Parts: sequence; C-alpha cells; structure tokens
Amino acid sequence: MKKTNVAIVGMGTVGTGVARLILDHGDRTSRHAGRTIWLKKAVVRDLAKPREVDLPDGVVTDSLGDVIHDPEISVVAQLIGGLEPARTIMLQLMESGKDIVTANKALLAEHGPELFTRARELGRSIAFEAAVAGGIPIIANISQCLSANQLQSLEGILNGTSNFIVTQMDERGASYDDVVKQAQELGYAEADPTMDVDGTDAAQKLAILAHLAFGATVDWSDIPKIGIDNLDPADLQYARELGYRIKLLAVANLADDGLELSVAPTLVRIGTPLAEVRDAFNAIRVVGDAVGPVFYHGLGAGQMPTASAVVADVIDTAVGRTKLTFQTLEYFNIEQPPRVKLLDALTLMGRYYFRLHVANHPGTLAAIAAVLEKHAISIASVIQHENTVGAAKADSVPLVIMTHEASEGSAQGATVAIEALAAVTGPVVRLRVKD
Ligand SMILES: NC(=O)C1=CN([C@@H]2O[C@H](COP(=O)(O)OP(=O)(O)OC[C@H]3O[C@@H](n4cnc5c(N)ncnc54)[C@H](OP(=O)(O)O)[C@@H]3O)[C@@H](O)[C@H]2O)C=CC1
Ligand SMILES: N[C@@H](CC=O)C(=O)O
Ligand code: NA
Repeated sequence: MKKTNVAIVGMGTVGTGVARLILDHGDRTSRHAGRTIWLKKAVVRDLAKPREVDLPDGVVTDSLGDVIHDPEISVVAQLIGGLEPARTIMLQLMESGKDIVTANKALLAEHGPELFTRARELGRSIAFEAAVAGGIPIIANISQCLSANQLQSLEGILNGTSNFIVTQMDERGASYDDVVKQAQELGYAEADPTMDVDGTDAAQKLAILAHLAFGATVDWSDIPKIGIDNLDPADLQYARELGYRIKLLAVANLADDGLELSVAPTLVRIGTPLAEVRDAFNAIRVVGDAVGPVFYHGLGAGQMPTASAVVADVIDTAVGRTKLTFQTLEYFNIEQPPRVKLLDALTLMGRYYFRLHVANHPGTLAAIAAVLEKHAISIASVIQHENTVGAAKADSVPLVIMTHEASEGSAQGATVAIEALAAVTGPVVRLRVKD
C-alpha cells in the first residue's frame, strides 16, 4: 500500500487530537485515503513537556528542520495558534514543498491572501476545514457541496467558547469568570480568550466564510462586532421572559446593493434551531437560491471535533483533493476583484432590545417614547416590573423595550439621546433581536 508521510507542528489541544486519530485509527484513514497515513514527525517547542498521547520513538522533535529537510514528508498539519511564528513557519513549510492543513483562522483571516498567493506560486495547497466551526464540515459544504447555488444568507454561532459561557450563565447561573476558566480547561478557548469573548474569533471566521460564500474580500476588523464580554445576566433573564435566548450571532446577508456583515449578541426566539444550540456547539444556517435553507450543527471547539476536521483535510490533501479545490479556484486570490462590497453597518435593519434604568416618576416613559419616535423607531413591547422598597415606591426601575425594525444608525442615535435624558441613569443596554 502507498504511504503519505505526515508531520504535525504544534502539539497542543488540537495537535494532540490529530496525533491520536492518526495513530489509533490507521485503519479508517487508510481506507478513506487508499494509502497509509503515517505520522512521521511531531514538532514541539519543549521536548520536556508531557504530552497526552504516546508518540512512537523518533516522532517527536523540537526541530522544524527535521520536517523541512525531510523530502518524504509531504503534508503538514500546522497547529500553532496566533500570527507569528505560525505565518513564517507556514511559508517555510510551503517553500520546502509541503502541503498545509491548518486550524488557524486568525492567521488566514489576517494573512490569507499572502499565504494563498504563495501557495499557488509554489503549487501547494492549504486546507482549513478546522478553522471555521471546528468539526462541522462548513468549508467543504460552502466551497463544494453548495456550489450550484447563489448563497443569499448565512447566519450562525461560530464561537464555541462564547456559546459555552452564555449557556452556562443562562442555565446554571454560573459566573462569567468561572466559565471562562472552564472553557480554557476544556480546550475550547484561544490562547488569549479575549479573542473569543470580544467577538474577534467569530468575526475572523465570518470573514473567511463571507469570502468563500459571497466572493467578498473583507478585512475581519471591518466587520462590526460586539462580544459577550459585557453581557449582563439580567439581560439573559429578561430575554427569557420575552421568549428569547441570547446568542453571539454572526450574520452575512446578501442585499441588492452589497453584503451586510455583523457579529453581535442577539436575542434569538426560543424554539428556533439557533436558540437551542448549547455549550461548545456551533451552528450555521445557510440559504441558497436552489437548495433553500440548510442547517449545520455540531461541536465548534474541542480537541477531537477539531481533530476530526484536520485529519479529514490531511486525507483529502494526501489524495490531491485539496489541491484541486484551493489551487485553481478564486479563493483568497488577490487578483480576483471582490464580487460584492461591504455595506455600511449604520444602514443595517433589525429589531432591538433596549434595557435602561429610569426614574420612577410620571413623564419618564413619554420622554423615552418621544426620543424613539424622533428616530423613527416604533415600540413593539415594554416590560417594567412593579418596583417597591418595602411598601414605598423605589426611586428608579429597570425598563425593557422591544422595538420594531429600525436601522442600526437610528438605534445608535436613539441610544445616545436616551442616555442623555435626565430621567435615565447609567448606560443603555442595546441588543439585536432576530425574528
Ligand atoms: N482548541 C480548539 O477547540 C480549536 C482550535 N483551533 C485553532 O487551532 C490552533 C491550535 O489551537 P490549540 O491546539 O487549541 O492551541 P494550543 O495552545 O493548545 O496549542 C498550540 C501549540 O503550539 C505550540 N507551539 C507554539 N509555538 C510553537 C513553535 N514555534 N514550535 C512548535 N510548537 C509551537 C504550543 O507549544 P507549548 O505547548 O509549548 O505552548 C502549543 O502546544 C489555533 O490556531 C486555534 O485557533 C481551531 C478550532 C478549534
Ligand atoms: N476558540 C474557538 C476554537 C475554535 O475555533 C472557539 O471557542 O470557537
Ligand atoms: Na469546520
């Protein structure tokens, strides 16, 4: 039987899972590849650090040169996170004739055009199924299975850590800090979990998907994003009372004049599929003009789900499928003009949830309603619980307002104007609502 020699660079959470799959399940991988997938080298930074997988003698090394200078190794799973040295190592590996499989979305979102251009020049491929939504085969689906469609929209939960945190806060009343720690221990979070909770990771994944799905050339940092890092448990509670759950939603919507992109905590109606996505699961709803809506659901973070995607890419690369896809097509090709432009975030339409703290006296509601009216925002419902201190009326009360559709620009303007009212104390919480 033929053999493809593979190396792993970066033996952390994902690298360890990839080694496990290759070493423990050679029968499966060889059946699908029609050849033996052989782990020849695993490059680590620190030889003394214990690994959670038994690597055969001679596999582990701290020298990247052992891979670069070994002409028998043709595929490398590059599983170091962050930008550098990951970028330089990826370029060095490609220069030395290796095809790449990676899970590093930050690197692709930031340096995708450079890396893919170089890959094309060198006749190499870069496969990255694990970079978006972990184990869900979304890259393959968008770039191959749905290729007969003009995709119209794509919305999803793309960050497992944030979804885990929000689920645990919502369902168990867990504290934010405790659940962040737990997400790190479980191997879901990035080395710097700020990237997960502030919406960066979801925006980077959305930029990659928007490129594949719509031909948009988007700098991820141009995508308007809000994370879950300032989410108040009170909003999870009010959302539930209104029949919603809060999810960090990434949205790409193709309009007549361009592409709307955003990442934001959003109220999603309980009972709809996205609202039921729990813990580290991700989900993506894609609508194509021929196929209609398609829904993908699965684990978006964690060792083995991510390794599942990496090893599938290793097999595809070993048999030449990834080269076919990513060498010849327009993906990350800077010579291809973008097919759509990014729309101004202020024009995006949506419903809103406002929570504010207001003085408990006559005229307050009227003043707020007047501001909303001035910004052409119509109220759909209001919650204000009776609030007393003992038998006496409390001085201030929380007020929750759900609106009908309005533009992001109007909602922003109204927020500033409401915060300036004398009857309103502290900042206004404003969240998007998905119907
Ligand atoms: N964890 C997950 O659920 C998912 C992760 N990803 C992506 O996969 C990539 C890896 O993530 P993950 O495994 O969780 O991260 P980890 O931090 O667990 O692993 C990264 C590994 O890379 C090693 N490393 C860093 N620099 C070098 C170097 N110069 N040479 C050799 N090894 C090096 C680190 O070594 P050391 O141990 O010494 O620090 C560490 O073991 C990231 O890009 C991440 O975004 C994608 C989808 C899901
Ligand atoms: N940190 C990421 C890991 C997968 O991409 C997440 O939590 O989704
Ligand atoms: Na994936």
